[in-house]
Order: sequence, then C-alpha cells, then structure tokens
Amino acid sequence: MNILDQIVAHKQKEVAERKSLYPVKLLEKSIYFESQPVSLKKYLLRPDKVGIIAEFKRKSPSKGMINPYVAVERTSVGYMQAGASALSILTDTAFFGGKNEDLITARKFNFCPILRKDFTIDEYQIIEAKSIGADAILLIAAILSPEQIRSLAAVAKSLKMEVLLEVHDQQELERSLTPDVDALGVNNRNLKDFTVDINLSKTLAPIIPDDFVKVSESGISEAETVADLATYGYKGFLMGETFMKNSRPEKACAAFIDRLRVLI
Ligand SMILES: O=C(O)c1ccccc1NCC(=O)[C@H](O)[C@H](O)COP(=O)(O)O
Repeated sequence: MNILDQIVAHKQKEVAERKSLYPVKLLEKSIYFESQPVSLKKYLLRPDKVGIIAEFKRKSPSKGMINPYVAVERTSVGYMQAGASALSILTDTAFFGGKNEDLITARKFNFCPILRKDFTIDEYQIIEAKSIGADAILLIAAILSPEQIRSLAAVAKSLKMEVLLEVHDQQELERSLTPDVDALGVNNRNLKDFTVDINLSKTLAPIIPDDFVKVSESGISEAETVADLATYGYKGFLMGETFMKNSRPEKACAAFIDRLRVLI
C-alpha cells in the first residue's frame, strides 16, 4: 500500500468513528453554520496580496517531524500579519499531527480564508469542516472518482464553502473538473513517491481553464520560484515546510513575502 492508500484506509475508520461520536445533527448546531465564509478565491485574487497560502503542519509522511512545538495562535496570526493571503490548517492527526482544535483556534484568532487541509472522502467531513469554522476544503483527485468529486464539491457549495481541487497530472485534471470547484491546485509533490517537481505546475498551467484560480502546491522554498510561477498564471502558492521548519514560522513567512514583494 502506498502512503495515500494508507491514509485513506485510516481515514475511513476515523470517519466512521467520528460519525457515531459526533452525529451531523450535533455538528449542525455550530455557530459557523450561520456565518458567511471568507472567500479563498477572492483573497487569492486581491491585488494587494501575493497569494501565499501559509500552512500549519507539525509533521508529514515525507519529512517526518517538522515542528511539534509552535503554537497555532501565534503562528497563524503571524502568518497573516506577514502578508499571507490565507491559512491552510492540517487537521489530520495520524499522519500530520494536526487536529480539529488547531483550526478552531486559528478561526478564533483570524479573519481570513481558512482551508481545512485533510483527506476528504465523505460528505460528513465537509459538514465537520463547516462546523469548526473552515471556509474551504481540499479535494484530492488521486483518491476520489470523478463522481465523488462532483458530489463532494456540490455538498461544499450547498454549505457556501469553496473547493480547492488538487491534481497531479493531466489525466486527473481532465477527468476531475466540475463547475463547483473554485481553485485548481497542482501538487508538485508526487504523493506516491514524494518526489517534487516544480515544473509540473508550469506544464499543467496552459490546460487549466481560466474559470479556476490556479494554485501551485508543495516544495516551494524560493521567492524566485513564486515570481516565476506567477508568470504562468498562478495566483496561489501553498507553502508549509519552508515556514514550519523554523522555530518562528511566521518570521520565515514575513521574510519570504518581503523578498517576494521586491520581485513582483
Ligand atoms: O507532504 C507530504 O508528505 C504528504 C504526503 C502525503 C499526502 C500529502 C502530503 N502533503 C500535503 C501537502 O500537499 C503539503 O502539505 C502542502 O502542499 C505544502 O507542501 P510543502 O510546502 O512542501 O510543505
């Protein structure tokens, strides 16, 4: 089993358990069902921002432990003060060391789009994402059929949430597009063998229809790379490890954005 298969197998069990512990009726009592989400798409298109989606990620299958010590309050507020456009909060515990409470905390301290970064395979998880204050969810084409993508994206839309659809190749892109998707993420990291190839974002850019905001994900460590990808039409740049490997991720984010502003 590759890592994605392992994550999905674990997620199926986790979702079944959570459904019985926290039924949908209970989740729907959350105050976030009454509030208007913040649009990720709009924030990525804002001319005063540089499109960084700054990620809070303690560990990952490819890198192991990255940073178990920093607090989500200080890091998330610092990311936004640094000039990030949005937050990506990992909520998967088993493989990424995250938790729903991280997103709940980030939500309390920030008014900005928050992407719930998890492995969504069931509509229950979208209702859960809404209940903890997320504005957008991630759908990964590699673990979902085109029908699942369409129906999960429609559920997100019915809850007024936005969808970032992640693809890794042309086939995934062509079979997965649906109008309920808002942003199209090209993951430069092959999630089966963890190799990173930034050129993948450049290769796929011309075949991403203009209706979708283009996001380049993973393996970005240089401001020059972002400036280069921007010339291919990318408006969003999902970055985790480059910031999180520092004792003060928000300071690394601020320094990165300062460098970027000189280039674009
Ligand atoms: O990062 C991993 O090891 C990984 C393994 C399996 C599935 C997903 C994985 N990562 C999720 C991501 O897509 C990244 O956290 C995100 O794009 C940020 O990447 P980076 O800037 O390289 O931390």
